Amino acid sequence: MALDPSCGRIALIANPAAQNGRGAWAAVEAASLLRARVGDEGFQLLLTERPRHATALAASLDPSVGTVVALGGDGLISEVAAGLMERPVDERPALGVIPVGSGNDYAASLGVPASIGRAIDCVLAGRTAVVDVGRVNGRYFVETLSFGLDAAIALDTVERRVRTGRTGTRLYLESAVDQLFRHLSIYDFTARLTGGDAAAMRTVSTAAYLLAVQIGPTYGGHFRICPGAELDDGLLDLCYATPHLGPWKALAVLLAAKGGRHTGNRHIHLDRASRLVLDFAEEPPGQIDGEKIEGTHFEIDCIPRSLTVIVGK
Ligand SMILES: Nc1ncnc2c1ncn2[C@@H]1O[C@H](COP(=O)(O)OP(=O)(O)OP(=O)(O)O)[C@@H](O)[C@H]1O
Repeated sequence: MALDPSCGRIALIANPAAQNGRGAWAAVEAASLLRARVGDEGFQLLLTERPRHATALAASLDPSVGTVVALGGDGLISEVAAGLMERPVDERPALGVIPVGSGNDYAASLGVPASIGRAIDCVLAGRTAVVDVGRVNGRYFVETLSFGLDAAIALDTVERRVRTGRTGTRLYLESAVDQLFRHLSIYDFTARLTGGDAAAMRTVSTAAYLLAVQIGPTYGGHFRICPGAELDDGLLDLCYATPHLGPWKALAVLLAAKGGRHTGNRHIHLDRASRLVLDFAEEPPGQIDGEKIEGTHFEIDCIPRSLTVIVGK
């Protein structure tokens, strides 16, 4: 499907704080490239001022806006998507992305390149797809929700990036080694699953190092935790890792997940559901599109084909 330029103006919502402040100059560059291509009339720049501001901005855009471009990391993209989801479906602009983050998993799932210029080419080429959005306890996510080891890693990367300035796979692996060798824990949970591979409601009660609930295939900087996940299949893809794995074996499984080659391991379990109710015995570390989520009880569902997104080639 091609985006018709007559479908509305472009709003660029940019996080100047993304990637340790690189978002500020990335916003200037993207704005100047967009202005050159569509003119002042066709475009507006909105800079976020604080966490969650992007959600409020996206929810309250003028109806003349047909495409919202999120410039930042996965957290910012998720916040913009959440704002769009607050609008009625027939007043929901398309979402484009300019990835300026540490992981950029959602852009990868959409096939949008990391270069600002080429991401803008994608926006203006206007190839769209209609994708699923996940929801947990009323919060939306577009790529990943997870608990346990990997969430502890994701949250550790936020603090470590500020401290060391590192990004990408190196940042993720440093956090992973720290969590695996110093903080490896097991989390007891019960999951009630509806839909997916079996029609009947089913219950899984087990202990796991981690549990990921994915809309897209990757997290943590292109780790293919659920390699079979598709953005538009109407399903949540689950992956959980059960005991007993020592730190070295767990590290080997994690590294295999970089290429999606962990799935044959007997400690790794995959499932699919359209709805999932999760109860943990104790509060685990949790992340939703890279941001913290807290609690022990999570009601999760997939809202099928609810968001139009701009994709790469
Ligand atoms: N103006 C702002 N000042 C400070 N923080 C902001 C601002 N705008 C948004 N944020 C917050 O910054 C956090 C990180 O944003 P973002 O995802 O864009 O970048 P990142 O963390 O560098 O990338 P990644 O999510 O890939 O790790 C989010 O929690 C977001 O709410």
